[in-house]
Amino acid sequence: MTAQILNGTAAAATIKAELTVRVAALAERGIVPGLATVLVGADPGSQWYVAGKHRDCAEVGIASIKRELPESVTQEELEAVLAELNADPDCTGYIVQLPLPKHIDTDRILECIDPDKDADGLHPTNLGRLVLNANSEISSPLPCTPRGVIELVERNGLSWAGKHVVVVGRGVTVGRPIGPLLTRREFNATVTLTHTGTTDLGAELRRADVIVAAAGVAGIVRAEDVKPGAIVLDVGVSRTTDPETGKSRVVGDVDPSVAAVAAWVSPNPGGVGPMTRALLLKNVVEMAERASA
Ligand SMILES: Nc1nc2c(c(=O)[nH]1)N[C@@H](CN(C=O)c1ccc(C(=O)N[C@@H](CCC(=O)O)C(=O)O)cc1)CN2
Repeated sequence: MTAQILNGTAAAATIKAELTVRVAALAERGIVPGLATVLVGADPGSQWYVAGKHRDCAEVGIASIKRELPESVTQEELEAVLAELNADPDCTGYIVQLPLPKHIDTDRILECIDPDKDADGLHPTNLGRLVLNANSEISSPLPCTPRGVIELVERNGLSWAGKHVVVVGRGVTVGRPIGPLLTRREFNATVTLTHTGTTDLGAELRRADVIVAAAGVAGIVRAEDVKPGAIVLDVGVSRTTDPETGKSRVVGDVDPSVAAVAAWVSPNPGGVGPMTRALLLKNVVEMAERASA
């Protein structure tokens, strides 16, 4: 058996086409959504992700604003930039690219974002709304990667209802928020959150109908720990240098041998990454629609 592919590049293209129509409808009412990005430092990965966000905005008709700050920026200087964006009417939503340099207090930065402009859904108010809102439809921005994981599965005709989902990784962008989201009544999954400190990770994984691997540990999900027929989503990103070419490449959390056991796998690259980008755009469009309702 070889697993079927959860193709994030294709699903993201469909979402962008849908959003282009919604952005055009807003434009007819004189509303242009505007996404700002705040990039600190010169990490090549972060630069690449941010450049992709601006390309995506242009593709669907969202305006975009770039704020780039040196690695040496102080907490106060960075907070002042966020205050400017909070007050800027052309910026309807923004993100602060993570990770931030070690001398910056990331939690405090996330708290400085106006919750109504929080395109990543990572402000404590929006994470709180995610926890509180167990019954109703989406009414506040949600973290992009968990949303991307959910849509990738659903757009392939699969359902979350009744599934036992084992999440690996406890980071703020994926592992921590995905449980409260998937246990909403509309998805009805049962979720176990594991991490690198879990005593017997293999035993937890073998009970999973769906694995969401977001630990950032290359190959942490091995074929022998996957139930035959499971759905496996690879969110983890580690970089390795190819010894032959000397080029850097992305390695996921899921060992390639898992494809022989699972029913569905998301590739990495080409799976959840493009969905993260597409769902950021969806958050921006939804925020503009809500603000103008
Ligand atoms: N403020 C945020 N920071 C970070 C987030 C986030 O959601 N908000 N997530 C990641 C980075 N990220 C978006 O910001 C992101 C990561 C990966 C991809 C992607 O499309 N990856 C490609 C492969 C790219 C490669 O080869 O390097 C893929 O999976 O096909 C998009 C966005 C951390 N920071």
